[in-house]
Amino acid sequence: MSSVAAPPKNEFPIRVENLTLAYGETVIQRDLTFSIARGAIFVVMGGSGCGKSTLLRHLVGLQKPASGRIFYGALSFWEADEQTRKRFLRHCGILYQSGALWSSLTVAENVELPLREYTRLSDKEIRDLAQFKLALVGLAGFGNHYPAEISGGMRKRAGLARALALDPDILFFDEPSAGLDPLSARRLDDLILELRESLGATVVMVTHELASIFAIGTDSVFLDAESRTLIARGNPVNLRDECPDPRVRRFLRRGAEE
Ligand SMILES: Nc1ncnc2c1ncn2[C@@H]1O[C@H](COP(=O)(O)OP(=O)(O)OP(=O)(O)O)[C@@H](O)[C@H]1O
Repeated sequence: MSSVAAPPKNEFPIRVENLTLAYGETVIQRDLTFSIARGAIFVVMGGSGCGKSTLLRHLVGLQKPASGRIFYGALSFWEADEQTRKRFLRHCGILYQSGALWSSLTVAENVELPLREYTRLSDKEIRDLAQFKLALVGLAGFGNHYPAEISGGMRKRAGLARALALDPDILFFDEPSAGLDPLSARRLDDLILELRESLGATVVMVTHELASIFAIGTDSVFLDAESRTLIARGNPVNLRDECPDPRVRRFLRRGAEE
């Protein structure tokens, strides 16, 4: 059993095969097939409402596909039982849009939460580890603050420290820079890059931010709302410059024609 939930070690930690996403009878995206290489910063792109967040929900176990499969290494995620899925998800860190911190807990307590839930470390070890993760995201000294007492950018970074608590192999981000000023967004990009380097993690990110996409994205898929499927994939800068599909080029050039 434990070998099933171990971090995937093969070249493509994530593989999506013929995935169809739907809410009831309404198909949002169909026939999505792509792989995400280990160590990639993989961006899910596309216009508003095309299904980016829905795809992310499927990848992190919140929503079951209408059809198709998601593989993490050899594990066919949605074909596994719930306990196996949960065990696998301990290898994943997830940063939601708002940071999603508990407002009644201090920043440090928020980071300690997954460690208390999923490890048998001593209280001191947990506190030390939380401090270490906070230092990693530049929040040393802010552990005793409550989320309401720090800025939006700091809350994002605290959410990131929490996502990092269990040393994830895969990090999922939903609009990480939404609501941040350009400088804070840039700092968060740099931090994501640094973490990818230092942890060797794979990053999967939903974002609209073209600056972020071009600055840190190494690979991507482009989902189209109208045809309800994937219309391009590859390095975002290459897609902007060379994608044969004008819908993709227009989006990546903010609507500008050739
Ligand atoms: N719980 C739900 N029930 C039914 N339809 C939903 C639900 N959540 C989202 N949708 C619909 O699914 C489609 C895709 O939504 P989703 O939030 O995944 O898109 P998105 O690409 O992330 O959009 P945005 O960029 O605006 O955040 C939209 O048409 C949305 O209205």
